[in-house]
Amino acid sequence: MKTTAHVPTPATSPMPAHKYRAFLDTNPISLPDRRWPDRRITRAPRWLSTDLRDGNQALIEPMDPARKRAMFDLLVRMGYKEIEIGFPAASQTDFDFVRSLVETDAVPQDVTVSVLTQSRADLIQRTVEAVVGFPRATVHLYNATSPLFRRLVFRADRAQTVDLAVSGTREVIAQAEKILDDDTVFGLEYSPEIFVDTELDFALEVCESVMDVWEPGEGREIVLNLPATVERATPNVYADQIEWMSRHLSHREHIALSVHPHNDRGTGVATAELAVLAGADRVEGCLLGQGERTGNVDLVTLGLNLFSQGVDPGIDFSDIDAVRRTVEHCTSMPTPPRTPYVGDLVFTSFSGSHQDAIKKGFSARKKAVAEAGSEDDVIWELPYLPIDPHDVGRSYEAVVRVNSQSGKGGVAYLMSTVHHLELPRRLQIEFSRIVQRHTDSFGGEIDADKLWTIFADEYLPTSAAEGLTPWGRFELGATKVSSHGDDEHVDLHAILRDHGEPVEIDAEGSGPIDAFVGALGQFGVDVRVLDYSEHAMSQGRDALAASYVEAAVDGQIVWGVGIDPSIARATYKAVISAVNRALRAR
Ligand SMILES: CC(=O)SCCNC(=O)CCNC(=O)[C@H](O)C(C)(C)COP(=O)(O)OP(=O)(O)OC[C@H]1O[C@@H](n2cnc3c(N)ncnc32)[C@H](O)[C@@H]1OP(=O)(O)O
Ligand SMILES: CC(C)C(=O)C(=O)O
Repeated sequence: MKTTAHVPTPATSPMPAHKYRAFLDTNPISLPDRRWPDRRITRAPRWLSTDLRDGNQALIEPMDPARKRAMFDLLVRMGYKEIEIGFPAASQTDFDFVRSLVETDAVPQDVTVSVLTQSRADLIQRTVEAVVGFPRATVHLYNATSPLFRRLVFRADRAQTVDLAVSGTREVIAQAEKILDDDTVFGLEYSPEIFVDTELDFALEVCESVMDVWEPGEGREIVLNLPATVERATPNVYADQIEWMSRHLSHREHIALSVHPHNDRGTGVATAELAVLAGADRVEGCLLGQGERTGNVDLVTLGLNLFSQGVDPGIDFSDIDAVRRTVEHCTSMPTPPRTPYVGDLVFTSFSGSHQDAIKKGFSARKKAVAEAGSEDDVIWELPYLPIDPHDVGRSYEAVVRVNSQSGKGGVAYLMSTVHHLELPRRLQIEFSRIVQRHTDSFGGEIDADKLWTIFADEYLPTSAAEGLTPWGRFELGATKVSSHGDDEHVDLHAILRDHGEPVEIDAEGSGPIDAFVGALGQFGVDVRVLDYSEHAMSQGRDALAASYVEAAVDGQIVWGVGIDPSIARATYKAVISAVNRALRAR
């Protein structure tokens, strides 16, 4: 054989790439001594859920008050301590919902609610009115600061843009002083919207100007939120921007440096994680990545990514399906099956080598847990499963699913976990070929019920699964074994049905199996048992035993399986199963 390295010529496409510019050409950043790449995340950042604001403003059908309340209660139950509950100046409905939370005492003392407003005096007054009576409330003020927005939307220069932020901050303080009493712990969050596209020195200038008015200090934090309003570059670029800001901001110890990634490039999670490495103290996002366009960063993925590294996310994800159900109910958005940690398929392996590794992983874990005495004392190390599905309330049932890509490991796993049969290795190989023939012929998935039907049809009496047509020459009737009294020989009396006709047999042997196999010689069938194993299928009085026999039947090697409350009868059945299969194969 001749091998040549084939180097494809660089591809060109009809895509109008010349229409676009590299982000770094217009927004350069130089941070050669960046420190974030060498850091590790060892504790969770502060989280803010904006499901009720950024998440809600992006829905085809925004949440009605009942759905908003269901979402709010879910967020509180999960443990979120900072929740953006809306844009109360947007409409009477939004305002009323915010009021309903305080009027029904729905907000725990340790939860800070926040409300968003543009930097417009009329909106700010209405916004502050909305938070009267809350135990802890933050007004979140924003204005866009990037050159494009300055030019296009606001027709404002840098100084006018700073003025908008500063006047808004003054208005927030004035209204809070006028309207709120001392029962409300009041805070300010400021966002230079479109931060990623804003010149860094200007973003810094705007934030410093806002801080000059707010005067952060001991017990007077400011949240400075630097949004990736539209994700426009690789996550490392955002990390550089965040580290640069973190290094240059004054009053750093009194700032909660916050990030608010969106997911336009599909890298919202990476963007948030690198930003935390770069110094962000706080992350804003939505459950399951709801939000404008491709969504806000997904708080579930972020939290469970930390969890998978042994870091407590500070959020309860132990019933992930309940979280998903509520989010789907509130947003009317489906959850794609591949959504990290939550989708239907994310803990499922279809392919053979994955299933084999998972099956071996579970066996090793079972042993390690038995030795250690508790699940919690054994580090999770399961191939292809970054976290234990049980930790998020999922069962192991869907971990392995069988289709044409599956091998013996997956088939054996389902037979063991669902049907309590520990198939010997060579039987696994034989049976998985039978399953493969089914998937080749009919396609699709073989679920555990279907697998049982195939297994029963192949190895067990047809009564073991519904809807099967009986087949096989022999069937076992009553059996009786008596001892010779010398412990070395037994007498077997059995009734077999041969082609449906009852036949009595009497045989002697060194043990029941030997006697039974010898008796089959009377029917002209030569059987030699090559391998044999058995196990109890369940415990208790009605426990069943499973027997597996590998036999040479007239020279042909086949497996047989028997299930019966008596181990001896399970074994006779296994021999008959092997014989019937061998005769059918002829
Ligand atoms: C990135 C984000 O997600 S930011 C949050 C965005 N969310 C929302 O907008 C949802 C809620 N908003 C609304 O319902 C409406 O915008 C309202 C009710 C608040 C205001 O409505 P309107 O008064 O009709 O104004 P409209 O929405 O058209 O806003 C545009 C005006 O606000 C100005 N504006 C926009 N953002 C800001 C801001 N942050 N600060 C000050 N002014 C702003 C615009 O320049 C524009 O001014 P112009 O009319 O002089 O050109
Ligand atoms: C208001 C800000 C934080 C925002 O939602 C964004 O920039 O995406």
